Amino acid sequence: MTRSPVQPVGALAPLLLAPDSDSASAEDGPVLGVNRYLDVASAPADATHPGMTVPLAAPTDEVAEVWPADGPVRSGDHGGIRYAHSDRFLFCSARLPGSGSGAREVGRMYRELFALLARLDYPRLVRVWNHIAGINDRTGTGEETYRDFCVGRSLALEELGMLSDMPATTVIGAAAGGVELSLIATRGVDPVNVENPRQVPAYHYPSRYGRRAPNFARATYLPRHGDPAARGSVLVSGTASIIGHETRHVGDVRAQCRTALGNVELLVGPENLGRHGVDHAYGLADLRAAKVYVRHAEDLPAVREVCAELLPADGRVAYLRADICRADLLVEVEGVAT
Ligand SMILES: C=C(O[C@@H]1C=C(C(=O)O)C=C[C@H]1O)C(=O)O
Repeated sequence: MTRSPVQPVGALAPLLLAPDSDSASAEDGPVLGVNRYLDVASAPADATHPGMTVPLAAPTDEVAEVWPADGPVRSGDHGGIRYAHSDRFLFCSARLPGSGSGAREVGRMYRELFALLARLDYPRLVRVWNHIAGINDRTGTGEETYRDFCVGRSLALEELGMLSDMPATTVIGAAAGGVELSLIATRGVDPVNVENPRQVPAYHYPSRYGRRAPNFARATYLPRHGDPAARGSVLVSGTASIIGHETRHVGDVRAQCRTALGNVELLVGPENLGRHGVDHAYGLADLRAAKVYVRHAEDLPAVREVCAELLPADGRVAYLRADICRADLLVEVEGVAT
């Protein structure tokens, strides 16, 4: 395959826009993908780009997370997996219906996604999102839906030798549907998966959290293509009030929010990135396009207050209603530090 010469490009980061801004942003430049978060009562817009459309419980912000491309894109559909790719990045999305989103189907979806990444030659994953309806509900066998999802994902990744190699990820609820997934992969650079010294790597969680541990890194550092010395992007996973492997501050949403943001601060700070061989430092003030998932409507004002104090005043923050992977977690935060 011919490749254009590698040229420096800006750090990869999304924009949070109004939910119908899909085509407007395309006029501004090429787009890799759009993840759209809508009130469950809103009609899903016609999606021109790959990406998830996630129905959420009211009241929720409605936003489009637009991932601009670094150059012209080509798009396609492979057996229901939608994708768009530039020379350097591939954005894919896939969906399982509510009636077929058990461990077996999740495993099959992951295998198909990896086959596509190999075929299109984007070997390095940068970011993954999964939204699961009824994430804390029980399946027919009595297992929690999230834990069942983890089994399917883990079995597929084990075959691929990827149990501890997955990038920044979010697995969180949705108000309807089955599973919505999107991911970003790259080639030509080596993304660095980053762990948090205050948290046990998720793939080492003890079995009391499920038969198969979750597979993700706390963050992924993406160097700039063609310019590794420049500041890249830190894609921060969905981060909650977990220290070691335990939930902290059960029942106290403000303390959970502070702890989650404290985890992000430590994760992207100079010492931690330095330990991972990354010579750049970030803080909460560098967090762009943050998404804050809040389990209960009545907690929204408190969460907004804590975030307003700790997140950059000029950055757009979306507050999204969603259930979280553990029933005792009330809030989760993600974003991209640049
Ligand atoms: C909040 C946590 O995990 C959540 C679940 C994830 C997964 O299963 O891949 C990834 C990030 C979070 O959305 C955590 O374990 O700290």
